[in-house]
Amino acid sequence: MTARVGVITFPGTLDDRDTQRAVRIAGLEPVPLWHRDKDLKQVDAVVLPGGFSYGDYLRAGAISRFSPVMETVIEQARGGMPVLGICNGFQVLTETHLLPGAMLRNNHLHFICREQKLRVENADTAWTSDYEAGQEISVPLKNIDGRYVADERTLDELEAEGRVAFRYLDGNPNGSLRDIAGITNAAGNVVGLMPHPEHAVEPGVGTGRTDGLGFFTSILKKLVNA
Ligand SMILES: NC(=O)CC[C@H](N)C(=O)O
Repeated sequence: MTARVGVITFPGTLDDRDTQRAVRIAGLEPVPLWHRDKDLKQVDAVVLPGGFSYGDYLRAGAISRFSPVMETVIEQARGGMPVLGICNGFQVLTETHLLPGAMLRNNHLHFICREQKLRVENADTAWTSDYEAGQEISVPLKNIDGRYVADERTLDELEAEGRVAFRYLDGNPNGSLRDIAGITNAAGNVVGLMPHPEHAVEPGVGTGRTDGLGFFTSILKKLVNA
C-alpha cells in the first residue's frame, strides 16, 4: 500500500494535473480534491498546486484562503499533516498564515517564465529529505507575484531557525528579500516555494532535468518507508 497525496483544484488552478503526475511518478497515489471538499478523503499529505485560484482576484491566494477545503487543510496542517504549496499554493499558504510573510508583485512588474537555479538550504523538512543541504537544483519559475517579503524580525527568525528552505541562485528573479525562494514552518511539515518542482520530474520533458522529483520521493519516504 502506498500513501495518498491530495492535490487540490481551485477554480483557476493550472498545475494540478502535472502535480498529480509527479505524485504518481514518485510512486504515490494522487487523490484529486476540489475546493468545495471539506472532507480530505483520508489523504496522508496535500499539495496546493500553482495557477490562478479564483482568478487571483483581490490578491493571489486571498480568496482561496476562505475555501471549504482550506478549512480542513489548515486544521490538519496544524496537527502535523505534510502540506506543500507550489507558487500559487505558496501564496495561499502565506494568506492562510500557515507560513509567515507575503507575496508581492515582482519588482520589475513582469510575469517571468524561465529555468531557475535554487539552493536547497534545509533538507530536514517532510518535502526535502531526499536532497542534501546545500544542493543546487534547477526547476521552472513562472509567476508575477513572486516577491517574498516579511518584516526584519520574521526574516531573522526564519534564518536563525533554518526555515529558509530554498534560496535563488545566479540572480534574484523578483526582488524577494534575502533571495528567499521558499520557506518551511517550524515543524517542517508545511513547505512553500515559488518555483515549480512538479514540472521537472521526467527526462525528455522541458529541459529534461528531473531535479524536482526529490520533493515527491521525500514525501514517499516519509509516508511509506518511514
Ligand atoms: N504559476 C503560478 O502558480 C502563478 C502564480 C500566481 N498566480 C502569479 O502569477 O504570481
